Amino acid sequence: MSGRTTGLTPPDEARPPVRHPDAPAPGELLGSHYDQCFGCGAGQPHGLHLEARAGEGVSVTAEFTVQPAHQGAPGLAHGGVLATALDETLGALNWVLRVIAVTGRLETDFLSPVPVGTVLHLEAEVTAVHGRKIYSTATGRIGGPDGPVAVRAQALFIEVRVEHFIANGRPDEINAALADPDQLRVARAFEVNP
Ligand SMILES: CCCCCCCCCCCCCC(=O)SCCNC(=O)CCNC(=O)[C@H](O)C(C)(C)COP(=O)(O)OP(=O)(O)OC[C@H]1O[C@@H](n2cnc3c(N)ncnc32)[C@H](O)[C@@H]1OP(=O)(O)O
Repeated sequence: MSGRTTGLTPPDEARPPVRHPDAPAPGELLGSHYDQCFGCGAGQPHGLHLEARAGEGVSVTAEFTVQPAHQGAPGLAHGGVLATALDETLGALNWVLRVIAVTGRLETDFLSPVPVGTVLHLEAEVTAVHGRKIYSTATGRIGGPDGPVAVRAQALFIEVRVEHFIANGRPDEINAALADPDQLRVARAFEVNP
């Protein structure tokens, strides 16, 4: 045993999240953090093409339309794809905190099936921060932004530096990303906290 606490409940010493003063304004489209990202990248033909916007406080909203390429059972979204949509929406909270964080733990509830063609209306918010640990929740609704919750998640993201990707990513993609001025602008936008 490593002694690691794997719970998704913030410890008593955790503090409320703080919206970064330079965070995009509520309603602003956040764009993709990486063109080849399966969740949000425009360059991924079978990706989710999820579009997220900044919300009030430390929150975001997003939309994703389930495509035929996202099926698990006939005519229904694959659960892993729905988990990805939740994960990507939670990841978009990075833009509002202006830190780079990756998913450490993601717990997902699937409450109702989501047919192909459905627009999933997602919302995510940070609930607490403790050191590098960022606690957050997300929901995905169908039938409109106020429709019933079809999927929901609780997550723990861990703050990392850009070196995390340089050390672990495949050199071809890392070198291409580092040579791309748009990608460097995104990395700099997150790394405002030294
Ligand atoms: C060029 C780049 C551009 C920008 C790109 C933007 C990318 C955005 C992408 C968004 C895309 C969408 C999102 C995606 O899909 S992100 C992709 C999916 N996620 C990953 O690939 C992450 C893989 N995991 C790791 O790399 C490491 O394990 C990390 C970095 C997470 C931690 O390893 P590290 O060695 O750094 O830290 P540590 O081990 O000292 O732990 C630190 C603290 O955290 C606690 N802890 C850790 N893990 C867990 C856990 N599972 N449950 C509960 N707790 C956990 C731990 O107990 C400790 O707490 P405490 O003891 O201090 O209290």
